[in-house]
Amino acid sequence: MEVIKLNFPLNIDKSVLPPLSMALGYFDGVHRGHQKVILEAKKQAEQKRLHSGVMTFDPHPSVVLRKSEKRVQYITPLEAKIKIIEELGIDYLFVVHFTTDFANLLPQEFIDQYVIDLNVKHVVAGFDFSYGRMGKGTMETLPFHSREIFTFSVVEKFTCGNEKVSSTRIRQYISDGRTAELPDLLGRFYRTEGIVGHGDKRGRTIGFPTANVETKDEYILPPLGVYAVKINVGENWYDGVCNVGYKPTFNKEALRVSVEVNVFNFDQDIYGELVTVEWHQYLRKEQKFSGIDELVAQIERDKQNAIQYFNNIDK
Ligand SMILES: Cc1cc2nc3c(=O)[nH]c(=O)nc-3n(C[C@H](O)[C@H](O)[C@H](O)COP(=O)(O)O)c2cc1C
Ligand SMILES: Nc1ncnc2c1ncn2[C@@H]1O[C@H](COP(=O)(O)OP(=O)(O)OP(=O)(O)O)[C@@H](O)[C@H]1O
Repeated sequence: MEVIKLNFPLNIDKSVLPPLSMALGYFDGVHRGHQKVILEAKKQAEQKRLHSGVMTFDPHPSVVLRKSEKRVQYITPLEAKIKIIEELGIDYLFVVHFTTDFANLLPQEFIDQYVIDLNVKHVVAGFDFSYGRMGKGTMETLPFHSREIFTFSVVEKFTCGNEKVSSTRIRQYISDGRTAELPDLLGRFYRTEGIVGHGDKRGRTIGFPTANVETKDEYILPPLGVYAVKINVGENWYDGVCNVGYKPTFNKEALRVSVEVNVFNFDQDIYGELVTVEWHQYLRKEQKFSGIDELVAQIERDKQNAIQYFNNIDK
């Protein structure tokens, strides 16, 4: 897959692009609804002998439009999104740098410059896709704005439990710790990436060494507590149990939240390595214990609960 970064004004010569069937959207998470849209663009490309494309935006429009002071967090930061879209077998990914000027394009200007001028012959978007200033362009206005230069298909609402599957809903599930329910919406368990850093080196002395995963800031972190997780190290996936929290048993002051994984059947030095944590089942809240013995006894129970969880899903 070729990744092409676009700016405003447009910085590419259309003559270098093949005729395209293009899916349009932000696609945070590349969830099951998004996958339908993207795979429809691929199918239409095959039928119409076009190349397949996806257009996404970066950063999230809310950064520019709401001028939110709070930094945005993603289900899939750009790099992760690129990987997943590549796995869906798409030829071209266009990443449009989302700025105020770009957001101010009128719907017709967006279509002229970022669809027609990119040699797009077929557009695919979901039923609620909107484009142009204030999102005034919709799937109802698209036939008019297309100037009959491209055809298009609209993907109907993909639901789960009678509700639309959306990035907003998935972010809420993550923030509520409902990680076990995510495969139905996302099509996979939620994953975060980070580098393994140094903790207080206490873990080993209490019999539970942990990999301290310094999760990249762009990811949404599930709420404080203990989880059954899988962790990817190098080529392999391992089961484990993870604590997200401030270790109140030891720390008086809340410093930075830590993500610590006790990896089962594992004894390697992985400091400095990039790992992926896959969030399965929430097990319990983080607690302040009156002593190390109580903490250790609880971690042992957590480990047994996680082992039991994995035994059940592997059946
Ligand atoms: C499965 C698991 C559950 C944990 N639960 C708690 C907890 O409830 N309260 C707490 O203060 N620390 C908890 N911890 C954190 C331990 O206190 C921590 O791993 C230990 O102090 C080692 O820290 P270090 O890696 O910074 O040396 C938990 C750790 C693991 C692996
Ligand atoms: N559940 C769904 N069913 C069908 N199409 C969808 C669904 N969710 C999103 N789409 C389509 O996928 C593209 C990307 O959508 P977008 O990035 O706005 O996702 P979203 O999940 O609706 O996000 P948000 O929660 O931020 O509204 C759009 O064309 C949109 O219409």
